[in-house]
Amino acid sequence: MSGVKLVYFNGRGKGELIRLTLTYIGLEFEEFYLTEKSEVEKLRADGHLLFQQVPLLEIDGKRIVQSGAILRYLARRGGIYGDNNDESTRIDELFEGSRDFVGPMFGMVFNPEKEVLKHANEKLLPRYLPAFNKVLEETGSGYLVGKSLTLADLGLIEPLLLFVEYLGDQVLTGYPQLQTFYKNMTSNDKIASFLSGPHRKPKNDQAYIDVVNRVWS
Ligand SMILES: N[C@@H](CCC(=O)N[C@@H](CS)C(=O)NCC(=O)O)C(=O)O
Repeated sequence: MSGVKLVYFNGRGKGELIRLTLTYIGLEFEEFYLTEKSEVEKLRADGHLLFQQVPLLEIDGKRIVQSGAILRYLARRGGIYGDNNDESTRIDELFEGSRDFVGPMFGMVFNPEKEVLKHANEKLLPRYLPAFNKVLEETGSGYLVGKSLTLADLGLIEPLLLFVEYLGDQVLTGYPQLQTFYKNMTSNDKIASFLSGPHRKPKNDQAYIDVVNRVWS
């Protein structure tokens, strides 16, 4: 065991892309699932949660909070954060776009599915699918930045997986670059192993919702 530990819930939320990135860069990790309020209170009392929030990644004797900071740390460590400042900045732009694309879905975890999908269909999909498709068309490499996979690509596959899961792969109809991207990313060995492995969490299941309610109430 590498000693890498992710503290979060047994659900997707802000933990899922960290899990995918850890797997992609080849770092074995264990997970600590919060289930009780007392566990969060203890982490807070011990001063481990700078802003009183999770996810928290423990790695090489460090404790890192803020999902964006964790992901950039892992991306730099795994060599998937661009070769220079311009590339890293472009990765940031696209990565942040991917967070805006998927973020509202996390926030709506307690809403009825019908409402969530209405928001996705009216607001999220029309804005982000054409934009990401265009970027892929421009690079022509199959990746969002440069000629190899970066954090931006991992960021984008998360909402695509979610929306295909909710709405079927016809959600990508009319976006040929995204269709190819989806196919290539999901057949990538490391991503496929994550998707079929123990760290992949189910779509907003009731157990997760119950725990979040209990811990944050
Ligand atoms: N900006 C933070 C937000 C983290 C966040 O909102 N975490 C939630 C769980 S998903 C939390 O800890 N909420 C408790 C609180 O804010 O008091 C990040 O991206 O890590």
